[in-house]
Amino acid sequence: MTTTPQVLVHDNAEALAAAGAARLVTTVLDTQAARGSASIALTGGGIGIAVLAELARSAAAQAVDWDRLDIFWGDDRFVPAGDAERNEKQAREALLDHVPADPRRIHAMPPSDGEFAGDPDAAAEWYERRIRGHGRTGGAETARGGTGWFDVVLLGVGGEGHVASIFPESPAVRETERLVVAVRDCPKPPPTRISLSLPAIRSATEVWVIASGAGKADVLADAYAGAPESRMPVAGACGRAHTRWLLDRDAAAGLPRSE
Ligand SMILES: O=C(O)[C@H](O)[C@@H](O)[C@H](O)[C@H](O)COP(=O)(O)O
Repeated sequence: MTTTPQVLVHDNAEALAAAGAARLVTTVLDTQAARGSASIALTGGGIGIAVLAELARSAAAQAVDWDRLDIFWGDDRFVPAGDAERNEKQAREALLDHVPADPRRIHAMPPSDGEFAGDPDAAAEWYERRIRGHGRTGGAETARGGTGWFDVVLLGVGGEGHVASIFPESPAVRETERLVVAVRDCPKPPPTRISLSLPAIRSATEVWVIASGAGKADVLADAYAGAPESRMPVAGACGRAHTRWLLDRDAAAGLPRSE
């Protein structure tokens, strides 16, 4: 990995979800206080959605100025709107339907049955324009003190090391220019998806990998030990200021102990 992550270990998945929600509220509040507005990207997956459900239950969520929060996704499944497989739908049910988020600042990835039916590439291009148009800077400007496209990108990790919908040895993991890519032939169904690229993820101030369970231990250990991102995409998911791995004990089992 280009950056050694900060590893934060929690007793179990429930404690992890609660701590992730608390950390997200605090980071959003700090960012809104410092800059006025905040921009985050959500993840699907079991523990990612559990974090959102915890956030919905948390009293602290009322302190967030939801009118000044842009909400994106790290990836979504290119299936019809309202399909239970949509990360957007799961996030709405877990969190967004329960808080006063501004619909104009909820930036869902396009579904497969709307304007971009049958054309995930056009959907990805549209989403990239949406990111570029939301009042932030990225690319070379980030290096010169710009904001980056996101304050926090949340990511799950797959048992083979994928993040968002960037799978090992796929075209997406080799993307160097585009912020958003169409993904086909995913090993994990559904096969067609839209995903942020690693350059988009790496423009974020903070990247958090949230993982629970023994099934994630080997890939996290492999990435931590220096596996290349082409084989282990999670190894390439680093933030500009912070890369944090929020784990439970089972997921952290293969990592050197830092406590
Ligand atoms: O759309 C997706 O499939 C997710 O965004 C994906 O990247 C997920 O986060 C991981 O596969 C972990 O999922 P679990 O937490 O359910 O294992």
